[in-house]
Amino acid sequence: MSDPSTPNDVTQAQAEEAVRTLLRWAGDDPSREGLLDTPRRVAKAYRDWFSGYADDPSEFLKRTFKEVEGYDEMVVLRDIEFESHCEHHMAPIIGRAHVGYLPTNRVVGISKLARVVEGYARRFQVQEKLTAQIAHCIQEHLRPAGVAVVIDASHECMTTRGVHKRGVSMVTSQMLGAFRDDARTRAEFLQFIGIHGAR
Ligand SMILES: Nc1nc2c(ncn2[C@@H]2O[C@H](COP(=O)(O)OP(=O)(O)OP(=O)(O)O)[C@@H](O)[C@H]2O)c(=O)[nH]1
Ligand SMILES: [Zn+2]
Repeated sequence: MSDPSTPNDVTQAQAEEAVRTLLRWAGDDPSREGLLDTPRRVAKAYRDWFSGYADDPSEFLKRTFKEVEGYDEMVVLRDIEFESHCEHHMAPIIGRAHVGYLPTNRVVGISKLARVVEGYARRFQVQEKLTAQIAHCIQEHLRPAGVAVVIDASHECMTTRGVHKRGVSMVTSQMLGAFRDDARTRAEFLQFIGIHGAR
């Protein structure tokens, strides 16, 4: 794994040794047969869960379409499922993101909005930061009239440990430009994603 801001000099062998240490610390024996391949599997899983460190999400927004020039209404991609991990406990955060923007002259392929979500989700995160990063990346690189991001997620650090509250979800939003300044634009977005004001 690599992160441009923190050069990664950890070897696969060191990562696997760290997993063996945690297995011992949990009370098990990493040399028993069932656990022999576990450090390798965990390292492989980390490459998947944390692949976002190798991504520059702004790259996903470089390809824009001119054919849709003239379309200046809201574009909303809702129910983008994602998995992330909280930076406090390294426990899964599982949820959905809803992303909307108001194009000015540039429109992206819709999958790219989901790729931006993935690029930031596959890192150690705090939900507020994840929400803000997605919105600011789109605002900065697509330069639309506004961006809205709402994330609804459950945190396994709250459901499987600690306070043990199942069924709780955390909702965060970041509104920029017209979505922040204009109540009607914001209300239209919230209606599109199924949140209708006070309820
Ligand atoms: N605001 C915010 N808090 C989070 C997020 N993910 C986890 N947390 C919280 O981060 C806090 C860390 O609190 P600490 O008191 O340092 O950790 P802790 O002793 O493990 O706390 P408990 O989870 O209450 O057992 C907890 O309240 C978590 O619920 C997140 O994405 N955003
Ligand atoms: Zn946590």
